Amino acid sequence: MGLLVDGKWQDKWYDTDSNDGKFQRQKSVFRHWVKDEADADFAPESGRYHLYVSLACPWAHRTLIFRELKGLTDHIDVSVVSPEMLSNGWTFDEQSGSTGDHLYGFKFMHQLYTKVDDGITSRVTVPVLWDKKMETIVSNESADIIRMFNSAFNVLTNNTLDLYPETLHAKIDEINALVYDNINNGVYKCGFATSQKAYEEEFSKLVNALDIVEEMLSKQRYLCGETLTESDWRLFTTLIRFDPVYYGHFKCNHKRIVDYPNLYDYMRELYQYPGVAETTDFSHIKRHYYFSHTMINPTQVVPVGPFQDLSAPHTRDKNYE
Ligand SMILES: N[C@@H](CCC(=O)N[C@@H](CS)C(=O)NCC(=O)O)C(=O)O
Repeated sequence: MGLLVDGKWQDKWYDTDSNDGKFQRQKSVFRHWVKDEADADFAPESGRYHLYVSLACPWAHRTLIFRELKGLTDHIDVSVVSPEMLSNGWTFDEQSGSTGDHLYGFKFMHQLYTKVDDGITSRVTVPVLWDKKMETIVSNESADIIRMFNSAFNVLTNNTLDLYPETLHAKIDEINALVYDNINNGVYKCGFATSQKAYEEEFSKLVNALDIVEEMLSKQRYLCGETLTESDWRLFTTLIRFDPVYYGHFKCNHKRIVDYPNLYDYMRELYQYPGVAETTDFSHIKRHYYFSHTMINPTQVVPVGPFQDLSAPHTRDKNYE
């Protein structure tokens, strides 16, 4: 684990000491947009863009799901990093589900960042949407990448599924804020906290937010009502990692997802959505967290369980009146 400082790789864990033991996520540095507009720098073209992901990473997982649901698999190809993220950060190999770097054959993900700017100061994160034409990073912010995938490429795919419909923008943004702060990023803030106080504060926010979404999902099928939206997919990638990883490794152990009847049923519905199970790799998920975070799990032993039948039928198509 580390970061680039003035273009040089430094092996360093997150600095929580200067922040009362609290983990603070760095803002993404590349925020360009693919737009279906005549004068756009990044136009939607088949084969022009490449997605760098980790199958372990919940943020990257969102982008893989959108690529699948929006019919982009023939238009945007993918490189998958190794699940092990140690002193060199994300690396490329071709073992068990990792693909190597399809474009440049790099050994390290940080080489991609310094290819764009050899004096860059940044963490080296996935996902990355890469432009082969201009040889640069379009975006390393998953929230933006899924919005681009939702609409910018429709001109190529004729795919009209809209996971961020105009009429629901305000509601989606409001739910995303709750889910991002307290659940998506909340589990990390629990897991990476280095003081008891910081951990307990984040833990109670997480528990409270899980209770809120459980209650919402007892009354309606999806977070925004009867319509499946990006908010659901953003929650899903954290839920699916919760029992295997966050409950134990990140000490988020109030209840497992299997203990919330509605959340567990909902999670299975989303997991069973066509194409989604194929984007979910529990081997990479567990290997990444338990093996890479040696300050949390110094033995690097990866747990075998849990055993959950995610293909068991769900009941989310019931009547909610
Ligand atoms: N805001 C980014 C966060 C991405 C992120 O933090 N990815 C993690 C993997 S789960 C990462 O690459 N971490 C490496 C690091 O922080 O050095 C997004 O949503 O795209």
